Amino acid sequence: MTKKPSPSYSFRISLEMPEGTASLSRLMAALGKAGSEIWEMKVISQDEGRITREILIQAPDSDTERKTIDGVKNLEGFRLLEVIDCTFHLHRGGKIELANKIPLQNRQDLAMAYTPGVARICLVIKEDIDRALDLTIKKNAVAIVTDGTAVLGLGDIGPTAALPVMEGKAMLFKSFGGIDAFPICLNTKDPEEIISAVKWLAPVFGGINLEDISAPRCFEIEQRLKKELDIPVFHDDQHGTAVVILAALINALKLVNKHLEEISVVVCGLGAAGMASISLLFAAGVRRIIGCDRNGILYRGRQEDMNPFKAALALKTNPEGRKGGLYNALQGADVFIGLSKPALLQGKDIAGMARDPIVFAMANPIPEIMPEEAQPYAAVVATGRSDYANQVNNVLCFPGLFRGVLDCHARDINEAMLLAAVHAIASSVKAGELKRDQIIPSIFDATVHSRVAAAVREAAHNSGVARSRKAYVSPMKSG
Ligand SMILES: NC(=O)C1=CN([C@@H]2O[C@H](COP(=O)(O)OP(=O)(O)OC[C@H]3O[C@@H](n4cnc5c(N)ncnc54)[C@H](O)[C@@H]3O)[C@@H](O)[C@H]2O)C=CC1
Ligand SMILES: CC(=O)C(=O)O
Ligand SMILES: [Mg+2]
Repeated sequence: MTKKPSPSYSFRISLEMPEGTASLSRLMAALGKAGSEIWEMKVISQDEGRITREILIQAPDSDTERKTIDGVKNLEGFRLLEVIDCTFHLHRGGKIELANKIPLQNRQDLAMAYTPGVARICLVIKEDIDRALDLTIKKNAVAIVTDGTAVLGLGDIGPTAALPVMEGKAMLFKSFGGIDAFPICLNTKDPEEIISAVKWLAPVFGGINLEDISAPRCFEIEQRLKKELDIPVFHDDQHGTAVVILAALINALKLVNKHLEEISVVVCGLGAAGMASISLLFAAGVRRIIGCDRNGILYRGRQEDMNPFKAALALKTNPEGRKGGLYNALQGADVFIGLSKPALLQGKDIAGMARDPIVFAMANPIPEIMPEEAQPYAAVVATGRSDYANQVNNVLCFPGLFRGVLDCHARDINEAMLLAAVHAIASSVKAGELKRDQIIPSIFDATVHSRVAAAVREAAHNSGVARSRKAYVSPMKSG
């Protein structure tokens, strides 16, 4: 199957070549043969039968990118001047920076923003610590905390290699929630040390977003921090993912005319995302779920690769007591939810699912099955990626959710708030707009994040975890 070129493998080349359509055709043929696509082309200069062009190209993977560059280098009469990988270029020096909100132009400014004026603010906060929520960045700051042990589907790549992902999350917090989020990559895997580090950092932040910390350590870390801190703690890979999956599933089921209570669901991956998603699916009314991990189907009494969380889950899932691999689990299932590893499935593996199957292959960056391979067998297909329709990704949840939480100074994030976010996301696609390739709003939908924020705020007030009723003018771009 031909792979689709992706913006994540875009590169810009400058080359000098002979003028005329024959040379252009040779260039096109070389690109096509390698499997790349021209995205944009412009003429930089023209002189004595030679033309310098700048071309933006997209490839489906780095192998094709390399082959394309070699193909162009080998064209007779062509001279490759420069190659820039656009994704690497975009990351040079990092993707975010701190900026001052007020100018420092003279001694008056300095005397207020720094010493001596700042001391007045410090002393007010010393007397009443809650004033920090009004007089410091705490009001709008979230720590994105990772130890680098479960980064996307890349696994344990360490805290420094995790930093680009955390910077990316910080950008999403800012763009879609107006929130100042700081990447904190901790150089330890010890849960006690992670808990201590987050507690030491907590004075600066209005909320903690745990990210890409592997299971089962992440469950204890989150539970302990929720108990021991007075600011909201949220593990995005667990609950953000669960929220978006449930919202997408509610809408997908409308298309195939099935109901949560009657479907059977296979969740592949019993880590942070898989466990929390199963828990929210049960809370929403799903009755039949089979969990799978790298040891196959989870069943009562299984011995391999168990932990207390899986043991508890085995009592609630797989009522028929099925055994075997993912393929066995999928026979007759209505829904597949992949939260595991790339490329585990082929089209034929999902052919035995029930009528109009729904396939959410959400491993990042490469899903369990690519959409083009799943589509012939499934009624609805979604992935976590930005370069396909139906992006089921926790970015639809966490910016709006934290916006709502910070606005009302919530001290916790509870299930009522998660379900409020689910319904805000699901209802952002109107019934008449629901389509096979539009079950979930785009993350660029101008209203979805503010709808999530409003719903979460409301649920926080109703469930008694909001500390402030004050109207708040949100700095959200989209709202
Ligand atoms: N689209 C989205 O919004 C999100 C996607 N994800 C993706 O879900 C995946 C899992 O993330 P986490 O739960 O945070 O990681 P995790 O490390 O906590 O869990 C990974 C799970 O995958 C299972 N697994 C590994 N190899 C497997 C195999 N060959 N067959 C079946 N299961 C296998 C492991 O047993 C484990 O249960 C990652 O690819 C991640 O990118 C996670 C969060 C959000
Ligand atoms: C989207 C996300 O948080 C992940 O893949 O880990
Ligand atoms: Mg993540």
